[in-house]
Amino acid sequence: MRPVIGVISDVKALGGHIVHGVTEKYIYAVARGAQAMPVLLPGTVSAVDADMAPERAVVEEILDTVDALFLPGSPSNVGPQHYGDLPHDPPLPADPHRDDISLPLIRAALERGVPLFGVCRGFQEMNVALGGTLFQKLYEQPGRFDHREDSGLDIEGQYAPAHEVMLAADGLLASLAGATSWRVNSLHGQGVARLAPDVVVEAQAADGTIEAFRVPDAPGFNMAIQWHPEWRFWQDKLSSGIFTAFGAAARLAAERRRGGARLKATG
Ligand SMILES: N[C@@H](CCC(=O)NCCCC(=O)O)C(=O)O
Repeated sequence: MRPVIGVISDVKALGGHIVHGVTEKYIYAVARGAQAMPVLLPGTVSAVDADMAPERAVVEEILDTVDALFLPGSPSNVGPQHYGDLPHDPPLPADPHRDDISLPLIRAALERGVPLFGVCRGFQEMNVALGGTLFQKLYEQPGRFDHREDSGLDIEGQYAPAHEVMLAADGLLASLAGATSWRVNSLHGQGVARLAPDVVVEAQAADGTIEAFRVPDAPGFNMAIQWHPEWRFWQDKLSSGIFTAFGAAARLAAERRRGGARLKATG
């Protein structure tokens, strides 16, 4: 049986309705790259979750249901109030219903040792959930590259490798890549300003932008990556290695959970 990986949904308006959803490339990478069963997790639904509070109860319910958690990228941004800032540009897209579930979920997953993997917005959420801050417009920071995609290119061009990252020599990514540098794609307007405490950098761009980190003291697999390894993951050794490692951690967690459940049932 495949492990169950919960995938956090975006919450957005579509055709006059509110929709909770995930872009298919992430579902595909979880199913094929991590060899797991993706289960989409909704953001908060005000009318339902108001009755469910406290928020911790919802989060614990989710973690009782899944073997691992995946936080996909999204055009929306983490609400700046979560890192003590005001919105510099209110029209930038937000998704408070995703923030409300993902931020407490990240902290609880790390505490419980539930394998956790965040990409792009998910990477930024992990930094904020753990006490870090973001630049709301990284491209306006002196000395930083513009890490946004070229919107004049077709989708293949937008997700093509855009710059190099240096991988920490003793890190997990370097061991998966078998190298200490890698070319990665880049599609983000925001970026880490202050890195959360107690995390270790796994990858950094030449302009100093943090591109990947992990929480070394958390009991389970965890990884936060600013670029998009889900994109054509099967064509890239590092991308496929990351999803394989995440899937292996989810499988181990599933065996422990189901073994524990069997023991409880027979004991
Ligand atoms: N809005 C944030 C997050 C960037 C991000 O997750 N982009 C993904 C876009 C679409 C996708 O591939 O899922 C930022 O701009 O920094």
